[in-house]
Amino acid sequence: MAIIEVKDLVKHYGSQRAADGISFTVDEGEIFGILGPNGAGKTTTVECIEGLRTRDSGSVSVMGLDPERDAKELKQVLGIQLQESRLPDRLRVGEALDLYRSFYRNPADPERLIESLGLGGKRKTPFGKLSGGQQQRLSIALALVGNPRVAVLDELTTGLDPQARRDTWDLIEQVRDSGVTIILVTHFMDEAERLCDRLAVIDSGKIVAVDTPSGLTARVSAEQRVRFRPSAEFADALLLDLPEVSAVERNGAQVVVSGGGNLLQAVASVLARNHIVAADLRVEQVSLDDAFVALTGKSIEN
Ligand SMILES: Nc1ncnc2c1ncn2[C@@H]1O[C@H](COP(=O)(O)OP(=O)(O)OP(=O)(O)O)[C@@H](O)[C@H]1O
Repeated sequence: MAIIEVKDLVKHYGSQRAADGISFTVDEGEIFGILGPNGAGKTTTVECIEGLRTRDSGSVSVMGLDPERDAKELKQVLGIQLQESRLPDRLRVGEALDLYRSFYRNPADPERLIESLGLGGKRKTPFGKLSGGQQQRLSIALALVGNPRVAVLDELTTGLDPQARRDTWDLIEQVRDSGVTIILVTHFMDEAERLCDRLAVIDSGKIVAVDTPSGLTARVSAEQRVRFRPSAEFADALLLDLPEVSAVERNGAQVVVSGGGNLLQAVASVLARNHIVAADLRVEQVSLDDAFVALTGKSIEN
């Protein structure tokens, strides 16, 4: 059942079309990712859901509430982790939680929250003395302290080391398992692939696709890549003549062949017929990165 519905959302800043007719629904209990390059319109979209920005047109509903009309009610059911949220350096962990708790009618037990987020020994530690990972966990705790039904997490693991990122992912799965629906804004493919039940890919203010991570990669899975180092020189035409092959690229001593169908077998047999041995032969799976490039025509880093 849909807990969030966004329909034809439009938000312009002057001539900048930050959200240009965005529509999607989020089901109750899922981790829904919003993925896109810098400036794609992700933050604009989620801030319209949170009621932090006023949309130009379109409709947004969160548990039947309109973020603009029902802002007060929405605050009671929505938890927000702001991008790069910073607290005063001297504010202690326990004080921050008590302050945020006071905003809600039915807040979570702060002790349990502190324990479950691995901040057990840090109640009296000032924000400025926490590590990056601990600060991130506190910002997640603050997003959850109101016992929200929906939590919006923006750039969850930016700036964290690999171990802290993995710990944070485990934590988010626990939060989802406790029944909270999560919107996750990210530009990390591995994070999206690992955590999200479904993803909206946004580019230039428009939705390019909404699907599961495997559904997105399946859309481009007809494309495969075979890499190898040949034992002897040969002309690209040898492979390009095969119906399975769409492109041949050279990367130093390495040959990269793209195509579809039974690509590996076709390439291997033509090489064998020409007495060429393919060393370090590898077949590459399509990743979410490849799907993103195929869908948007650009890499997420750009
Ligand atoms: N308050 C604003 N005034 C003018 N332009 C804005 C404003 N906020 C965002 N924009 C522009 O709208 C576009 C979308 O911005 P938005 O922050 O929604 O993208 P994003 O996908 O969240 O990017 P990032 O990953 O960098 O946070 C960008 O081109 C941005 O420069």
